[in-house]
Amino acid sequence: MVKTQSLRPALKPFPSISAARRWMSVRPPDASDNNEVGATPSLAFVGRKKVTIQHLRQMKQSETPIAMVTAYDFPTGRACEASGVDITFVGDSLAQVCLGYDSTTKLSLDEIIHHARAVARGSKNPFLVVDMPFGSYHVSCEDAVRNAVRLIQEGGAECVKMEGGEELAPTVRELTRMGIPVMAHLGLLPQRVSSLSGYRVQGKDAASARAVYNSALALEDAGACSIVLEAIPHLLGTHITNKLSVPTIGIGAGPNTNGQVLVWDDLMTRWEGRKAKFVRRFADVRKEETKGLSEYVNAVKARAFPDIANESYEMDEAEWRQFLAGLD
Ligand SMILES: Nc1nc(=O)c2c([nH]1)NC[C@@H]1CN(c3ccc(C(=O)N[C@@H](CCC(=O)O)C(=O)O)cc3)CN21
Ligand SMILES: CC(C)C(=O)C(=O)O
Ligand SMILES: [Mg+2]
Repeated sequence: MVKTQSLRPALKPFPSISAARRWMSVRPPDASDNNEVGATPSLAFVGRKKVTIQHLRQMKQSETPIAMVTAYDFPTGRACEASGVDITFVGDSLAQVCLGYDSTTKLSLDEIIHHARAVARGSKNPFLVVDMPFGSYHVSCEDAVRNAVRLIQEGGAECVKMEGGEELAPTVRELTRMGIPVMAHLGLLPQRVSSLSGYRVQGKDAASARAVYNSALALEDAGACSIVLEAIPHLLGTHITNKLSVPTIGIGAGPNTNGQVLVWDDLMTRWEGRKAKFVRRFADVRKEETKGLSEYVNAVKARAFPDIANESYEMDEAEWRQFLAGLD
């Protein structure tokens, strides 16, 4: 008899990644694993119970930290699934770290949908959040709803995220009213890099801290299911977290937010740009890639790859003679 999900309490975190993997390996795939956007049946497996907004709220209540990370393609989506990530997030940082634009404001809705679809195929059980790109929620509420619907229908999003304060409350309220979950994003707003005169820590003085706090209250009131707090003092991150009933996810907001989010390429060391203070590098992928790639190039140049014995195909000798005889 194989173990089923019910043997595991819904929200207890796995004590280790290996425990999570052991759990995964005993749960058989089921039909629901394959009904998502462009499913890949041959790769069907999932880690654990589907993460929902309700789970995220319970995690806040039980003080279970929420792990969120960006993903931009199918393999990173799969990795999120496999490592027990709670929220897989297709961020518009895609623009910079994946597509080579110099600002997230250059990213189009079509571009992020293309990537979100790929992530959704790989990441089934984590909650899937997709950033609304610059311009896709600025014109009107109607436009924001239309574009959020595209992220859900075409991109596989379960929740959309948008940058801004109280001025977004009517939009958040309308999306929420239509059953579209919204994650808000306060503090450093990369889509407003020009008006902020750069990527700067926000809420450092009493007045701007109060503005961030008031926006958090207004957005929760408007229905936001969670709020990302980026690059603000940790005292402010803690205060907002304590005052809100929805989970806060921090990136440079200190250790007391309900969860943390990092950009994949930052935590893996793939991004060559400036390292923000809030980034911790948990792996050095670039070092491995550089090493592997230069070894490959050297091996090709030295005719050391491929070898005949193990990396090439044989042909029956008689067939080969027949082939030669058949030539003119
Ligand atoms: N790779 C990457 N990681 C990110 O976190 C990220 C992106 N790209 N692109 C979109 C935005 C831009 N972000 C950034 C980029 C730089 C800093 C940064 O260097 N911050 C300074 C603050 C300096 C100050 O306020 O004085 C730092 O030292 O942390 C912060 C956020 C966050 N987002
Ligand atoms: C930095 C995170 C929160 C983000 O919005 C992104 O990666 O786009
Ligand atoms: Mg973003």
